[in-house]
Amino acid sequence: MQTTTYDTTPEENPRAILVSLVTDEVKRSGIDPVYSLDELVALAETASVQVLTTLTQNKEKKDTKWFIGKGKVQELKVIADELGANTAIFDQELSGAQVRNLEAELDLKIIDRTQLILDIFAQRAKTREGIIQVELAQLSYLLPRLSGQGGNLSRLGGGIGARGPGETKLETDRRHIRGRIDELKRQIGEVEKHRTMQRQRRKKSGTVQVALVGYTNAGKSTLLRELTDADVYVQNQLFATLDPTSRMLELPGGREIVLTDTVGFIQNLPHNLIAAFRATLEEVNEADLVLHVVDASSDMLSDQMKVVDRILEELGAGGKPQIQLYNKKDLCTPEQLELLPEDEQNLRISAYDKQDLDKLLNRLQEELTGGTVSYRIPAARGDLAAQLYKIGEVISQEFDESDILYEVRLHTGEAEKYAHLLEDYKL
Ligand SMILES: Nc1nc2c(ncn2[C@@H]2O[C@H](COP(=O)(O)OP(=O)(O)OP(=O)(O)O)[C@@H](O)[C@H]2O)c(=O)[nH]1
Ligand SMILES: [Mg+2]
Repeated sequence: MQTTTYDTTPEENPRAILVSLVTDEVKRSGIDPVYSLDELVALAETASVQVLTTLTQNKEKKDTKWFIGKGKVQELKVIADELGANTAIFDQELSGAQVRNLEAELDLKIIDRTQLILDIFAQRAKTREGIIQVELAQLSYLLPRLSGQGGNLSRLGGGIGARGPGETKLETDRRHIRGRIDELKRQIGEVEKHRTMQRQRRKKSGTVQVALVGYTNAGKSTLLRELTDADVYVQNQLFATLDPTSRMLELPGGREIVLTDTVGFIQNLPHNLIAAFRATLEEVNEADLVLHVVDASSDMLSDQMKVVDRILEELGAGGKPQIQLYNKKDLCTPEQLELLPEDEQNLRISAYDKQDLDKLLNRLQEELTGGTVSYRIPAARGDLAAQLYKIGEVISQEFDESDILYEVRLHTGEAEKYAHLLEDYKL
């Protein structure tokens, strides 16, 4: 797939050198720079970039003008000439001035990690909501980076207005972008309203929500598809899913819940992107239970889990009941498998293994079912009996004079929503 945001003609696919600068700050951040660069390669390939080689520099601090050291810039120039590169992609975020300086000196297209991720999102966005969110993130990234030449605007594919009388092009561009950002925010406000309404409706109906979250490529969409036959996009690539998809799922006891697939997370997920996707990510906040899907075969398993936990915290969903699903166990070595916990909160599974899916469904059934409670309800109160069927599974009923004695296995979620109505009839 050809990206739309590179200034390359279709004949000239991006041929890139990937560059990482390991500063003291990067070391302190706890992100493994080698892994981060590997991930950048995967991201670039996802965006149809041909990766020629990688280049790393260790340096105390970044260079204000060039980002990497001046000597390294020259080295990059020689390598780019030798390999016929037309693009350099940096693993850390660059300032607008650094991009311009490097572009002028190297005659290469200069892109950073954030921009690459934004590009991939732009390629993937299919729904109106996704498209608005990505454009907002792109413009928020671009605005502080606009140069005097206004050259960066071409990356947006035009459409942004003409020069006003007596104004510099830069100011006009900025004004138009701000206007567009306001408009997109307004549209997102509408999306948010719509989603809130949808959620309220679901809440009213008392249906339990379960969200699949996790690092990109962990297997969330595969699980949704295997569990519900949903027609969702599954790909061995990063950020295959952008828009949340929800499906009904029937648990072994016959109860139906809603299962939602969400956008994958990645370390250094651009802040603009999280902000823009907040409306979508709110789905996670509404969930009664979070299923954290992990690629158990990844060498970076624990780092990936930390990233997901951190983003969940940021979204305010850190305290939600959570079950870890160690997925892709079929790809794990025996040593890897041995390290994985397996108990109530941690399941080892393969999304393609029917038995594992049954194990997961049974676990969900347990997790979403509270204890059993007995009620004595007057036989005339059909309205109350109807409530009982909402809060759980009625496992027995028995007439006792003018009352009926019920035994109910509570559904967590619904039980909390309706139990107060029946409080007085509890035995
Ligand atoms: N071998 C194996 N492959 C799996 C398993 N689960 C998922 N996959 C593969 O992993 C890749 C990613 O799966 P997706 O379901 O698209 O992953 P995702 O978490 O939805 O990814 P994003 O949407 O990018 O965040 C696909 O190639 C799947 O076929 C598993 O249990 N075993
Ligand atoms: Mg997916």
